[in-house]
Amino acid sequence: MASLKLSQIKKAYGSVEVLHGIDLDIRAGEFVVFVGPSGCGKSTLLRVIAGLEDITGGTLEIGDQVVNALTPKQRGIAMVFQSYALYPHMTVFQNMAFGLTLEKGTPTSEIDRRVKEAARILQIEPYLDRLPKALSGGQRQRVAIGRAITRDPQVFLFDEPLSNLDAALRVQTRIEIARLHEKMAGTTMIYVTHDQVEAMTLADRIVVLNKGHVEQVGAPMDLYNAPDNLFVAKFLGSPSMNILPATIERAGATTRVLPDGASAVDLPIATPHSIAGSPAHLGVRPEDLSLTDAPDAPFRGEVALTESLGEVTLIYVDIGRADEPFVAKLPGEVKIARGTHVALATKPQAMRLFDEAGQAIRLAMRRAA
Ligand SMILES: Nc1ncnc2c1ncn2[C@@H]1O[C@H](COP(=O)(O)OP(=O)(O)OP(=O)(O)O)[C@@H](O)[C@H]1O
Repeated sequence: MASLKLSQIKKAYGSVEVLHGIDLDIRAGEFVVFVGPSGCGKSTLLRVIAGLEDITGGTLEIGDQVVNALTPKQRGIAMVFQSYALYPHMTVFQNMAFGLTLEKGTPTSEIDRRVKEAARILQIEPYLDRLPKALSGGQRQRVAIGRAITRDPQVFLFDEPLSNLDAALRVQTRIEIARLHEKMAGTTMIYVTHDQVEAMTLADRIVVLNKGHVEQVGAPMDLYNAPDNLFVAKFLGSPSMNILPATIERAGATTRVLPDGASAVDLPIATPHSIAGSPAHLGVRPEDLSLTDAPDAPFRGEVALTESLGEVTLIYVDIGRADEPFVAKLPGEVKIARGTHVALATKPQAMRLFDEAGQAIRLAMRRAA
């Protein structure tokens, strides 16, 4: 059980810096998920923590110890990779025992006990004598996780462990990883993924990375409901939050916003009078929109496309000058012809406001307070 402290962690490959000074505190026993678009640096950050990459600048502490100069083994870390990295000529038992057999002095009975305990936790006891080629992808990934468990690490690192699995197995293995974290209470886990469903469902806290910077850190629903900026607002949620360019018409105890191509909306957000007249962005999530006949509905346009997904229907509506159509996520099957004029309504408290630079205005107010 160990906490981690990252202070101004930098990583450069030659003259190209890919991590630009990451600060992060991870509590002992926490499940932290790094998410971000391809190339944002999440795998590099994980590999830096693991000791597979040198740190260019900053300090990494595990527990109370600065570990910058320690090898992966000395850091008390075990890593599970996307590619499983199992030895094909060794049985499941031998694969899981491999790290321990390398450690001189671990008695055979102790190795046996630890492998069987890990196999029990992961429900792979029936396969201990099989070779990896006789296992499914999901079973192989459980063996790779089991090999990490037997080493009794202080910190578990997962690098996109479910990427090679089909959709059903991904869900099943994801649930197993969540269970594993419960069973191994106290083990710190850091998990890299670009899949926001994995991030939302597994994480105690999510770290959203973008271009080698941290955009926001927080509990999944806090990030979803109160994104600090447009990047986080658009990254979490599928389909993404709808964004319309807008102007702040009136500031004060409540804020009147005029989105381009839509009618004015009053938001329950207090803003300083100085921002009246400023450009802004108005955000609303697809599931917060509904079809309406109300004459004062703010968002109106032509249906460009509908997609029936079974439990929901996505309706894409061309509104104003938005680059992309507005998406409404409506429950059940909604039949509506392309080209139909529709009006969309939402609750004022469901809308989010961002300044021209993309920072949440809620945040600007909190900082100013
Ligand atoms: N060995 C390397 N040499 C040079 N540049 C590298 C090296 N490894 C990674 N990079 C660069 O560092 C940046 C971050 O890469 P990284 O693999 O951490 O991204 P990622 O967020 O994990 O992306 P993905 O989801 O696509 O795996 C990228 O621009 C990548 O091209």
